[in-house]
Amino acid sequence: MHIFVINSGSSSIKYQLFRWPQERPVCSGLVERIGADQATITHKVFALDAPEMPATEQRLTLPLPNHEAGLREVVRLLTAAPNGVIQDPADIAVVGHRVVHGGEAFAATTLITQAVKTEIRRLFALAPLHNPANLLGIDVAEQLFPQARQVAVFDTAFHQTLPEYAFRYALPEALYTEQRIRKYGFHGTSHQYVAAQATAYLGLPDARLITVHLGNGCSVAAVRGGLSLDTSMGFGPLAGLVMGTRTGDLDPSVLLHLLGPLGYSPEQVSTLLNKESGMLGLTGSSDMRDIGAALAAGDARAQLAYDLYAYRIRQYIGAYVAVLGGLDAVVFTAGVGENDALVRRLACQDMGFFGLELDEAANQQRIPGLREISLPSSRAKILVVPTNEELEIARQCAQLLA
Ligand SMILES: Nc1ncnc2c1ncn2[C@@H]1O[C@H](COP(=O)(O)OP(=O)(O)O)[C@@H](O)[C@H]1O
Ligand SMILES: CC(=O)OP(=O)(O)O
Ligand SMILES: [Mg+2]
Repeated sequence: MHIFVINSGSSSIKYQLFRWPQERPVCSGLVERIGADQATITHKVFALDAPEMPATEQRLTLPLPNHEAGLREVVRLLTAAPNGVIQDPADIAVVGHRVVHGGEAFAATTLITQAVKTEIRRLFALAPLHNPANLLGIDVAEQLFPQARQVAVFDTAFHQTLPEYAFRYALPEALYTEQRIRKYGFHGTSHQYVAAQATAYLGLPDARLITVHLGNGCSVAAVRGGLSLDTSMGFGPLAGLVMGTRTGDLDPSVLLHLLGPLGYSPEQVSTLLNKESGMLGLTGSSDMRDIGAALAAGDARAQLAYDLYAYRIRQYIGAYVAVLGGLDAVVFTAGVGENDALVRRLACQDMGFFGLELDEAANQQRIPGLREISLPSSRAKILVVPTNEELEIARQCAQLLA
């Protein structure tokens, strides 16, 4: 059978089609810059006997006003000659959706029903960049694949193992018991996947890992024996690390000052913190490739932004060594974590105290797949592990339906 996985982001859609139970990627792709003048679709098709490297890659540039237009174009690519991979959308038995916020209602992968969609909608306010796009992806997929079973895999689910003293805030109890205000944590599918890869690589079932997911959104998790013990994002995906457009940790007094003396509305504060801050607010761009280029050209704002971004990562590594009571490896993953050697160098700087020693030559190499970038003398390893949220989502769909 075929499982199709959709990871709808705020302005992008990642997708992957798998042949199951072989776990074979049939095709994968990325729709970027949805809503901009010209969107792009990169569509890769894999050969049956060589799933490591795409056999063909197509790149399309076209206007895509919204997610629906994007997904319709993807379905056209799936079936269109000469590189079509399925005869008919009905060949897809299961569609797995990444859903960012599952609240406390969803601690596990869930078959999507009307009631599940209502709950995902109820959580819009807590993940305004994500849940609306995720629900849109579900609505469009229900239309395009009416015979398929639709399954939700929640970013929050992996972090449901946090102990209560880690997930509770020091607020009056009723705000937790009645309003469910607590830390949820996000990027769980990615943290779970790379932690499993690293644990297998190290051959340590009880490995103490700090997984550092650096994409547009960024988060750190403390993982021991495959269980999440703490993570840097909280009630919504705003807390913790500095991100592309989000602040990360911020003293709540700043919010009070914005809402009070400075006269911001709640909507303006939300836009400020979610969409106008982070690396974008510091430098004018949210894309690390642009900021890296500006830094190379001697831009002082880019230097400060890199320093601030890496400093926050170092603070969390220190904190999570304490949470784990030691450290076997730090794992870098996602767009920035897998590709930006300077971020990794700055994040691992002066960490000898924690037994972390970076091998700068290995750090600079661009090799696909899991790789070790620490020196042989390093007590804890530093790993780069490419994430594959789509494969993890497909596995969880298959487990649910088995
Ligand atoms: N070669 C690269 N060097 C530095 N940063 C990169 C590189 N490739 C991608 N990135 C960065 O990765 C980020 C996006 O990561 P990704 O994991 O795809 O995010 P998301 O899934 O949240 O959309 C962007 O900030 C982008 O600049
Ligand atoms: C939860 C989150 O921040 O996701 P993303 O990194 O895809 O924006
Ligand atoms: Mg991502």
